[in-house]
Amino acid sequence: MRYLSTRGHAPVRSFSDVLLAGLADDGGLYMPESWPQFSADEWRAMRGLPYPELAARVIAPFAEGSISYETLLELCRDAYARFDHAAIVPLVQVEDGLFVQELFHGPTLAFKDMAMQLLGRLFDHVLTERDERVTIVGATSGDTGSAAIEACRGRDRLTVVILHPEGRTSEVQRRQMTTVLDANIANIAVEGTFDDCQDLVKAMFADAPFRTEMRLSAVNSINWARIAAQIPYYVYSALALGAPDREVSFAVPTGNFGNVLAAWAARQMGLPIRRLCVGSNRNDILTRFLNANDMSTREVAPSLSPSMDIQVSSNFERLLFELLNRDAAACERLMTGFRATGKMDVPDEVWSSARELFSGLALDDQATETEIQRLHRESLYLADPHSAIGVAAGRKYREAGCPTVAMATAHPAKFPDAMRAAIGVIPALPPALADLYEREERYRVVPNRLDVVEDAVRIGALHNAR
Ligand SMILES: Cc1ncc(COP(=O)(O)O)c(C=O)c1O
Ligand SMILES: N[C@@H](CCOP(=O)(O)O)C(=O)O
Repeated sequence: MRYLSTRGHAPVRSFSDVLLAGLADDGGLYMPESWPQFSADEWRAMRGLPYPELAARVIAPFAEGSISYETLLELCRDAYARFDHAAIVPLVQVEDGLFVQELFHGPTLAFKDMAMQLLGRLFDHVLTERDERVTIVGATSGDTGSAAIEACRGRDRLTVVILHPEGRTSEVQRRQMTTVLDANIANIAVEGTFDDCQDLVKAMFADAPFRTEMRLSAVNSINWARIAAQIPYYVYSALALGAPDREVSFAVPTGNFGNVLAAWAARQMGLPIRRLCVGSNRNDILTRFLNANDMSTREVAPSLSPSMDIQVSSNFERLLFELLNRDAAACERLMTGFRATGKMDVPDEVWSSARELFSGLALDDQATETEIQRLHRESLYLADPHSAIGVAAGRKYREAGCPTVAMATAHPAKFPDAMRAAIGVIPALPPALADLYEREERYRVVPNRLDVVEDAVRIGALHNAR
């Protein structure tokens, strides 16, 4: 499979090249040249497969020409061996027609492990083949960072530098990152928001001499491999609930638009998905877009679901590109205008086609708490604030006869304060993290300035080289 940029100026590249490049040279995001298709019989043949095998089958066409199916299968088996649930991505029914798919059984207790455990291994595989090293820079609002660190720690071909917004993650999330003291890991707390961190990452990529000097790579969902590795769990639950012989809808708590974009990609591949329901917190740009074609940024406000405190959802560009019939020039115009003004004038026909598939619901903190209480009371289900937002979106938009699956994206133990406030219960951290609060932390706080952050990345890489 070959990949092209949503902005149209970068060279077409292979899967392995895209994995290592992360962001395209022209600032765009890579997209597959075409969508792999599975027939109804091929979907049916995947029903009941162990998750690693299903994942390898679904991802294989995206990696074609770069990584063989056999290698992919081996990497998937290894990646998901560390999950603490035999089903890897279990489905739990919470109401008639409404299910939760738990994506938090990996080592860092969030859905990011689903892709990141595989990505760490893919990086190692490709870099060993090429005898190369890279410096990964990532931005996190709380979960991507620890998942990337956990997947890449101790791998000597990788240096990982993660930027998080100072004081805007939960303490558990911060400690999961900053207590990892391996030489190839560095943590930077930026005085700003997640959007500032994401902008800094993109600015480092746009600084061509720095990008080349450091051999930069990305693990955020700007990297296509992240999206590809998030598609299989949609396939898994859809098949379990009757696809391809029955339609299924998904509800996804959304920030950077990567997770729901993976569901959309599954639909592009022929999986019968009826509706995609997007849940937001008070940082509700996506819901405002879907409801009123209002794609304008506002100040980021802290919420009970800090991982979704995001205004600029980077993967929206991929959907836009597709809905513009892959007109890269139009996509670039809209994205550049958005960057300059904080507002995107999405053409009405693009908005209408987005609404044919996507629905949005925003919950403020009070409504999120109410949803956590309701799930606890009526379904004996403990949902973290992010997952609760997804379930609420699923309930609002579900249709009779079409099962709806809400993505549970984080373990409630990651957000003890929110859980205690909502239901008076602090879920226990798993044994591997039981001493998290006693571990030594290491990170530096820096202002939101590109030159300072670039220096900190250089220092992180130097530290690893020693
Ligand atoms: C727990 C949790 N839920 C939901 C989201 C939103 O996912 P996405 O950014 O892929 O839309 C995130 C962060 O991305 C997260 O960490
Ligand atoms: N919520 C995310 C934000 C980054 O998202 P990504 O999917 O683009 O890596 C986080 O937890 O860091």
